[in-house]
Amino acid sequence: MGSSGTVAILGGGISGLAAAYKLSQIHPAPKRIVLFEAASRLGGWIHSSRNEDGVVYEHGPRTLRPVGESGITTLNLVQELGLQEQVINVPYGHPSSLNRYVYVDSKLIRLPTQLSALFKTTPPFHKPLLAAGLRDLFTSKSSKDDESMFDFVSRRLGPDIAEFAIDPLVRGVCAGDAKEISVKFLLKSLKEAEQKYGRITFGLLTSALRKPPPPTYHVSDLAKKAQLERWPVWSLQGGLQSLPESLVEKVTNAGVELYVESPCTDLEVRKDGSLVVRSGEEELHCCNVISALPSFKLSELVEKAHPTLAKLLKSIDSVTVGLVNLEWTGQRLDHDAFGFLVPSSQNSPLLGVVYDTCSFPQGDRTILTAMMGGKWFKSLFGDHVNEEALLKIALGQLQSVLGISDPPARAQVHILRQCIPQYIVGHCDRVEKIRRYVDDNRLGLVLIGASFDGVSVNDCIHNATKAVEQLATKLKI
Ligand SMILES: Cc1cc2nc3c(=O)[nH]c(=O)nc-3n(C[C@H](O)[C@H](O)[C@H](O)COP(=O)(O)OP(=O)(O)OC[C@H]3O[C@@H](n4cnc5c(N)ncnc54)[C@H](O)[C@@H]3O)c2cc1C
Ligand SMILES: C=CC1=C(C)c2cc3[nH]c(cc4nc(cc5[nH]c(cc1n2)c(C)c5CCC(=O)O)C(CCC(=O)O)=C4C)c(C)c3C=C
Repeated sequence: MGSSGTVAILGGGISGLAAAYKLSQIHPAPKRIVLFEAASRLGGWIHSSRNEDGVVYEHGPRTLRPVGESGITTLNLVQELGLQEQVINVPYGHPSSLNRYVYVDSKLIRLPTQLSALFKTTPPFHKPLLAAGLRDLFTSKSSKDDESMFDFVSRRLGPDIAEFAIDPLVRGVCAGDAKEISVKFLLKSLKEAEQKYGRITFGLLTSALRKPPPPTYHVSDLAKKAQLERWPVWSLQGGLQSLPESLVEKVTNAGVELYVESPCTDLEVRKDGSLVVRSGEEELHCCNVISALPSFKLSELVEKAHPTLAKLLKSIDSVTVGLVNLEWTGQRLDHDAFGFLVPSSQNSPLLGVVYDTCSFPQGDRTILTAMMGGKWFKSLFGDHVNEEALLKIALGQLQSVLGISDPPARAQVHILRQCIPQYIVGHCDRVEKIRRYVDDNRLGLVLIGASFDGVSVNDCIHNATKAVEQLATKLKI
């Protein structure tokens, strides 16, 4: 088979599917677009299950934010796919978007949102929040180019904010340890403000006062509606899995070849710059390869020919999460919120619990998702923990925290192995070195996916779209 005009995509998660969709839309489109997926289903970590009675559980992501260019890119895509009627949003001002709880010293504590917390000591903090602002004003900037989220916030705003706000935030976005995760992961603009103004409060003030410039990119009617109505987060009826399902339908109709249960097992770069993708006995010659694989998986494929690259790719680690969906009949919660998070100082097996039916009710039932382990999975549960044991642990925790003692009507447990990459200190440099190696060695590889430039579904879609736009300008079709 000739390589000219054939593009291979490795990985059928949301990144790979978004790339396949975008590639099938460009003119002229490549002659062949072939996607290889190792698992028996497409969608990667986006995974919703629909019970026979229509009740939906999410085993991966459940809500997306509509903000920023990447939030708009996803809503634009949703409209292009004709899914706008299926969009469900949490309304502005809804308790699930306002109430943030943390579980500290065996108590659920609502994080303060009122101005009075500036002047009055409000639990879980040990000082009025104004102290944090003053500390920032009197702290000079660090010369370090990167540091951990915990160190940065502790230094600038005090250890209380780092322990009770930042540490649980990191557990709720990457199931990781704030003492290891790079400040550039979630607080890039604050780190930049420190470098530019010396104080993060000056940076915050400047950006609050500055009118944002009008967008230079397309904003669909759906995205405009989300902005106008100030949706905090949104999802899809039938679960977020409807998004990859719709992409699969569209790309199949556009002639993209999708192969499931077809792991890429070898990737060879020939001297003439063409590439050979192997999946078992099959081989495909192509002009370009888009990898939407987790970094550690791509590392295995390039190990033999490019050990230096393999080592760099492998250094972007991922962690395992035990995820337990639980359902009870009736309303079992005495407070409304998105859920709660548990700071690592509490040494709990729980990272946090999402109150799914508080954001999106599903009749007269309570559905919760307990998430456990993450960075601490192995030290908490060992190598051989099974689903039954995780269910028992989750139920015990929910009894202590929420007082729910009767058994759930239904439950599902999933062990999500190496599901979320960890952007530890130095991540940006590592990604730059990886990309430089690929360019310098003319590997013809495009790297997308959650391992590199953002873990949210929005980031994955946005980065896949941008990468294909760039590739289109130099495609050897
Ligand atoms: C529990 C959990 C909750 C989350 N919550 C949110 C949230 O609320 N909001 C949000 O925005 N994001 C959330 N995320 C993050 C987001 O879901 C992921 O970052 C995103 O889905 C990753 O997509 P991806 O396509 O880059 O990677 P993946 O989904 O990992 O896809 C990679 C694909 O490659 C396949 N593959 C692996 N090896 C091979 C091979 N050799 N050959 C071919 N295929 C291969 C895999 O089977 C997989 O399908 C959450 C993630 C998890 C795990
Ligand atoms: C309240 C409890 C939460 C738990 C437990 C939780 C677990 C969890 N989340 C991710 C990955 C992501 N979550 C994201 C958004 C997000 N998560 C929560 C809360 C919990 N997450 C909220 C309230 C939100 C939404 C909105 C917000 O205010 O940010 C995201 C997207 C972030 C973005 O930039 O949009 C990711 C990614 C994992 C892996 C996980 C497992 C323990």
